[in-house]
Amino acid sequence: KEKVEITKEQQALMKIITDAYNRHQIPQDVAKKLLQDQYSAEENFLLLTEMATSQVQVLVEFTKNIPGFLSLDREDQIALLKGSAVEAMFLRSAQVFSRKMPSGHTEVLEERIRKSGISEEFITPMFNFYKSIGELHMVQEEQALLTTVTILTPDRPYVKDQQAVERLQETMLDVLRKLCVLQHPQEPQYFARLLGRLTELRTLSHYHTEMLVSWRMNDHKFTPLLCEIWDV
Ligand SMILES: O=C(NC1CCCCC1)[C@H]([C@@H]1CCCCO1)n1c(-c2ccc(Cl)cc2)nc2cc(F)c(Cl)cc21
Repeated sequence: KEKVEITKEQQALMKIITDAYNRHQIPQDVAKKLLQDQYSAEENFLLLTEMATSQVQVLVEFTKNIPGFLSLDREDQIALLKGSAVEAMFLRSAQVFSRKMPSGHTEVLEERIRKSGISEEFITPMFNFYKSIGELHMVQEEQALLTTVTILTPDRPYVKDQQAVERLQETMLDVLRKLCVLQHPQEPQYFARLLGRLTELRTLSHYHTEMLVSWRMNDHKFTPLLCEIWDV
């Protein structure tokens, strides 16, 4: 049985990424807001667009801390951000939803989101994804690395130097693989399960435009940044 060992460099890389990931979280806690009050579909939509807008800004700051990201071609940096923003938003939403909460809170949160204005047809796939992320009980380093791996997806539209992105992604995947083996020794398949969630994430993200335009209200308003990032 080969001894898995995280090198000093990989340890340093993981610390940089995890610290940046924890530093760059959206300011106010959307879960707390949703647990406090019930909102109308319009208020929920506004809350989502505000949260998503600030999360994109936070994502840009986070990527600046990914070693090697700023050395990529600048247009490729934009292509990677644009290509991963929706997935990063759903991944973050799943992580927020899966956080340990006082008993009963998760049920209230789920109910509020079910009734927030999202069309029925998207509720099940969305919560299936959130629950499958929750079942993984990821440590924060795994969450940070998984988001980083998602951002560094070489086959996003308009990426010119895919090899450069692939090299960076492989560096992160190697650390994540070792971390999974060390964190979940009883589950040799854990790393594979984790990557399988990225496939589920990509599928869910295909629905996001429909999810937004079918929000149960008229006149959906988006911020200029979201118009840039979302196909709306
Ligand atoms: O604001 C949200 N998520 C932010 C986005 C930036 C990162 C932090 C989390 C939304 C909420 C949904 C209800 C109405 C208010 O917005 N949201 C979504 C969601 C996201 C996209 C679509 Cl199209 C539909 C729903 N899933 C969530 C899971 C959760 F646990 C919580 Cl607390 C909120 C969640």
